[in-house]
Amino acid sequence: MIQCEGLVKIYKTADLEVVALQGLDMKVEDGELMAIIGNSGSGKSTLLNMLGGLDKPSAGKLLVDGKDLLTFGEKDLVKYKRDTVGFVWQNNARNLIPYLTARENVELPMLLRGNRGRASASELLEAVGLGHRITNRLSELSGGEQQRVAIAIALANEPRLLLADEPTGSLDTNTSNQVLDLFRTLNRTIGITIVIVTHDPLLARKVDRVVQIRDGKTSAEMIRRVSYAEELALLDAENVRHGTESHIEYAVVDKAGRLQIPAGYLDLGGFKDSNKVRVEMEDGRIILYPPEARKTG
Ligand SMILES: Nc1ncnc2c1ncn2[C@@H]1O[C@H](COP(=O)(O)OP(=O)(O)OP(=O)(O)O)[C@@H](O)[C@H]1O
Repeated sequence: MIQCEGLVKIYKTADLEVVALQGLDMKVEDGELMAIIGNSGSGKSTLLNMLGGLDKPSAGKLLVDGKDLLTFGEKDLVKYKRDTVGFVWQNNARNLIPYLTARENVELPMLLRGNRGRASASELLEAVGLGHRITNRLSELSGGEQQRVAIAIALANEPRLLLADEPTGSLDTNTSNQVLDLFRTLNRTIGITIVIVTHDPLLARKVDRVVQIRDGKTSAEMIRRVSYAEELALLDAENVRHGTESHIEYAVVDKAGRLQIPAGYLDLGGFKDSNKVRVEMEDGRIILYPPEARKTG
């Protein structure tokens, strides 16, 4: 669904250039539900804006659903945003109208966009589990329910890709779990590809694959050891594997063989004040030693 290669985004202001993405590589398969994590300023929102066609990359390759976003003109972008992607933002609910009902809130943008002949507002609200709240005014709904109305709106154009930027950022743990469960259900039932940007490692742990961005590049990937359903079954059976992480962490190696060592690993003595590591092959493994370390064995 998504293929990014060497993606670069440079923001130019009057006297400053900020390189927000520095040759980012990432692939997302059709029908995947995955998360992007990274510290503040690492480039997550920039990447999401590129994927959503809200901003143009400066260089590199970006294919979404077979479309080459770097060659897009204004018209292509409008069509792409209308037909291919849906967005959910943290404060989406703020854009909803409190004195209208849930159904009217979904219908209004559909009317403005001319979404005729597609799923009705009631069907969309059913799909997000709000069938019983269709005629309630927005002001009568909880924060999580309002976020579900926003998700129903994002689904109105039947997008192939749903992009969510901190979708649970303003919700409590229980409600954010419900929103994530909804993403999982939609992903399973309608096969929509979902990319969630989050600061929240707990939320990220609930998806099968997490891509970590550092300084505008992918630095690591965490892949779930067992499926979420299997993990829940293990928890149910009280067969919790203490001390075992749910995901395996992989460092990303780019085409030129460059690798980012996971944060914290180089804080060890010996590595700390050096810009070199000694690299050796041993029994089919690549081992990094501090430059001064004596080879053991
Ligand atoms: N429109 C812009 N003009 C100039 N610089 C920008 C612009 N948007 C983002 N940046 C810069 O690009 C870098 C990446 O920003 P981005 O918002 O993508 O990070 P982020 O990982 O989403 O951060 P956060 O988690 O805080 O939202 C930052 O240094 C930011 O200051």
